[in-house]
Amino acid sequence: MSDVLVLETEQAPPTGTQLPPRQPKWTDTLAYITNPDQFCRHNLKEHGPIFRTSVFGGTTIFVGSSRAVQMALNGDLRYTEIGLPQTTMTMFGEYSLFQRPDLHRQRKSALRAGLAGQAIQGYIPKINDVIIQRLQTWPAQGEIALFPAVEQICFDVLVPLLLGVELDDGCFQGLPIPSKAGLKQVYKTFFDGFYGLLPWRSSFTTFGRGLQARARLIKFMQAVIHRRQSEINLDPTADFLSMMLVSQQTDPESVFSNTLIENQCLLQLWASHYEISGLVSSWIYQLGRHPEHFAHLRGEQATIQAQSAQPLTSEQLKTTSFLDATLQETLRTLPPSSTANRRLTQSVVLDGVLYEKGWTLIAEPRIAHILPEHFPQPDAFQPNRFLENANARDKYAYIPFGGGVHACLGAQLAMTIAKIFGSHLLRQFEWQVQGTAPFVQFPLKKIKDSYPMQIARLQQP
Ligand code: HEM
Repeated sequence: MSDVLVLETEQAPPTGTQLPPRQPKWTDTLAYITNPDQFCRHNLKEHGPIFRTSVFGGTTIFVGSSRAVQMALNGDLRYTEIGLPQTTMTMFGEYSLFQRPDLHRQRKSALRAGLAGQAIQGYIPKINDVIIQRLQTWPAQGEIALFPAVEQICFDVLVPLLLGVELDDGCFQGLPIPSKAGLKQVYKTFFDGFYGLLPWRSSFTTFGRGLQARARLIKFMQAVIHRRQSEINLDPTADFLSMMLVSQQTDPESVFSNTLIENQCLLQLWASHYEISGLVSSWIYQLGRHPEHFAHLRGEQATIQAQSAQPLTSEQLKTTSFLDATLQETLRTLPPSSTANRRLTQSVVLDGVLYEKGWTLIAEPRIAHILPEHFPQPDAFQPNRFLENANARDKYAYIPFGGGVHACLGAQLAMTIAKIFGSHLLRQFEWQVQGTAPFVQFPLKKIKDSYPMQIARLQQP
């Protein structure tokens, strides 16, 4: 972005430059964590889409206008660094894409081969199989706990794809974590460890337990990798792990050391599992609240089914544009995450506003996604807005997957899984939701585990 003015140390900003509006308050962190939607909406109304706070200590600037978002998301190596707490960075370890900005581009393009484009086509039959099979275990009629039911299926889809481990307990024989249930439990402790704020490496802190879980998962992945490396004909298109192992064999100079591979498997599961579960369960919820869209969605599925009795193919998924639009609208209205914080390593000026060195920036979809200039009637659930003129929208106005340098590497995979999940649900079930769902807001926005949903299996013609 050429019009960001990066100030040299000691360089004065141009005359007339203003600080972002609003005086930070000592209550900001609590207000944001308790109800981020309300915090963002209230301050947007009072001060506009860029405002100053003391969220997470220090000065933190919330940005929601597309130009400021673009500035915040493209400053790596020039004027920003990742600004997460030290505990979170330790949980990431040195092989995450949030570490080592000097290696970021090289690592990201190498990983892309297993998470985007052609790779996904190879994963589609597996995703179909697992979802169809697991939906058979849902009751024909009755109540389910929405988020846990979806989350279990997402875990079962993602573990084989990302860790290269089949989920039958037989496959765990000889591995350091001996069952699927054990793996899920250790993984949950690992996940929570990213958000433990007390920095002590002890079993009494969430962070300490997270680190212990991380060490166990690394040992587990080392054993899986050892086992897989002895296979004679590894298929690089089978899963993310296989792609990395084959790249390692064919090019020993590639980024794919064993240590990077074992870390990346865990990191991608961390990046995807709750996010996709959040998206799918929020989509189910939004449709339950807006049942007028079911007819259009089922019509789309019926057209595909009339053409072929096979489970969904990538070509068929391309024809489900209304399903896609309902998912996009869900991501707009209930974005699972905000972007990671960026810390300014240099002061910058954009559009007459000064952002000072040392301050933190948060690009917030909760603000960007409700700006009426990009999304008229922002509080209405209107999937059609993603069918009409969607390409004309500024790409930094819609940021459920972030944007710029660290734009989500798994967006296409996430949408593919969500579309397959959604398609099979529409074909097999009808559902109703009651009342407003309670949401957990941090670290990710997701419907609370206790929220129930009524389902009934559709009669097959
Ligand atoms: C609905 C699902 C998902 C959502 C909402 C989501 C959201 C995001 C967001 C907002 C970012 C940007 C973070 C930042 O700039 O600070 C991001 C980055 C990332 N995501 Fe996702 N994500 C999802 C699914 C996935 C999946 C399925 C994967 C991989 C299997 C994945 C892997 C990554 C990676 C590796 C990055 C960091 C990229 C980089 O640093 O260059 N995500 N994601």
